[in-house]
Amino acid sequence: MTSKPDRVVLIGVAGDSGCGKSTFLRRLTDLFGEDFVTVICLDDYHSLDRKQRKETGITALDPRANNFDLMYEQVKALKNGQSIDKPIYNHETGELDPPERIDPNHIIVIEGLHPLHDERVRSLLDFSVYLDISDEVKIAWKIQRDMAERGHTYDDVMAAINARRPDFEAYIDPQKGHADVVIQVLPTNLIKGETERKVLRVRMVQKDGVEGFEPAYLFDEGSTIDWTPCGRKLTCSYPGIKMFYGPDTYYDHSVSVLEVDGQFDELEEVIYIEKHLSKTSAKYEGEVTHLLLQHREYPGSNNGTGLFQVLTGLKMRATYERLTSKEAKTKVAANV
Ligand SMILES: Nc1ncnc2c1ncn2[C@@H]1O[C@H](COP(=O)(O)OP(=O)(O)OP(=O)(O)O)[C@@H](O)[C@H]1O
Ligand SMILES: O=C(CO)[C@H](O)[C@H](O)COP(=O)(O)O
Repeated sequence: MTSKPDRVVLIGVAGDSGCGKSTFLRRLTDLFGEDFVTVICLDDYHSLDRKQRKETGITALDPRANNFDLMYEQVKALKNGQSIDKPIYNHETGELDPPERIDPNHIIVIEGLHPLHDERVRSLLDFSVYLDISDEVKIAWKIQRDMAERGHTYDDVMAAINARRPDFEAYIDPQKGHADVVIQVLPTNLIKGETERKVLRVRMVQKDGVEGFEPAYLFDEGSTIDWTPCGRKLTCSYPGIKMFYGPDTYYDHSVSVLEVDGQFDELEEVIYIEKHLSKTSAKYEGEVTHLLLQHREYPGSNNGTGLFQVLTGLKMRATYERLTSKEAKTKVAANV
C-alpha cells in the first residue's frame, strides 16, 4: 500500500468464472497503480469446501456455500479503515488455508461470483460492474482457455457449463440488475452464422441517475444513434464496424447504452471514435486510445470489450476522485 487512505473506495466486479474478470482487473490496476488497489477474490468466503459441496450437492454459486455475514463484516471493517484477517480459499486443494492480514487501501475491489448478491455488501459499494457474457461467447472462451491451457476436453467444458447453469441463472445473473455498468458480450450481428465468436457485439449498459456517474455518450446525449464510422478514418476490414447509442430500460431502470459491433484493425485509429464520444471521464483527448494501446496484448483490446473495460475503468477513477475530494473538503470544512 502507498499511504494510509482517508477514504476507502469500494468497487465490485461481478461475473461468472472465465468471463474476463482478471483482464478487467489488470486494466484497473494499470490505471490506478498496483500499490493503490487491493483486490479481494470472494471465493475466499466459500463456507463449504470442495469436499463438503460434493457431499451436499450444493455448488459454489449457491449462496448457502458462502459466508455473507463474514463478507459483510470484513468489507465494512476495511471501508472503515480497519485491517481484517481474511480467509483464503485454496483452489489447488479445495480447502480453506489459514487467514491472511489485509489492510485498508485507497481502492478495494471485491471480485467474483457474488459481490452484488447480499444487500448489506451491496450498500457498501461505491461503484459496480457486471460482466455479462452470453452463453455462446462464454462457451467459446472457456473452450479456448480450458482446452488449450488446462488440458480439458470439449465434453468436460460443456458438462461444467451445463452443471453450473441452474445456479448461475438463479443467483449470479440477477445481480446485473444492481450494477452501475453492465458490459454485455454477444455474438456479432454483422455476419450470419459466425460460430467462432471472434467478432463480437459489445454493449455498455450505463445506469442513469446514479450520483456522480455521468454515462458516456455518442454525438448527442439522449438521442438514438446508429453510426457506421467512416472507412477512410477507421480501417476495418470485413465485416466492418457499427456503433449504436441510445436510451433504454433495463431491470426497470433507465439506462444509456453504447454499443460496438465488429473489431478495430488499427488500434491507433480508435482515437477517431474517441473524438465522437463525450463524458468519457478521460483527462485528455486520446487517453482512452492511449490506455488501449498500452496493453494491446490483452484479450479484447481490438473490440468493444477492451474499449468498454477502459471506459468503465475511467468511470471508476472519476468516482474515486469525486469521493476522495469530497472527503477532503468535508475535513477542511470541519477543520479536522
Ligand atoms: N475480451 C476478451 N476477448 C476474447 N477472449 C477473452 C476476453 N476476455 C477473456 N477472454 C478469454 O476468457 C478467458 C478467461 O478470462 P479471465 O481469466 O480474464 O476470466 P476470469 O473471469 O478472471 O476467470 P476465472 O475467474 O475463472 O479466473 C481468457 O483466458 C481468454 O481466453
Ligand atoms: O466459480 C468459481 C469461482 O472461481 C469456482 O468454481 C469456485 O470458487 C469453486 O472453486 P473450485 O472449483 O476450485 O473448488
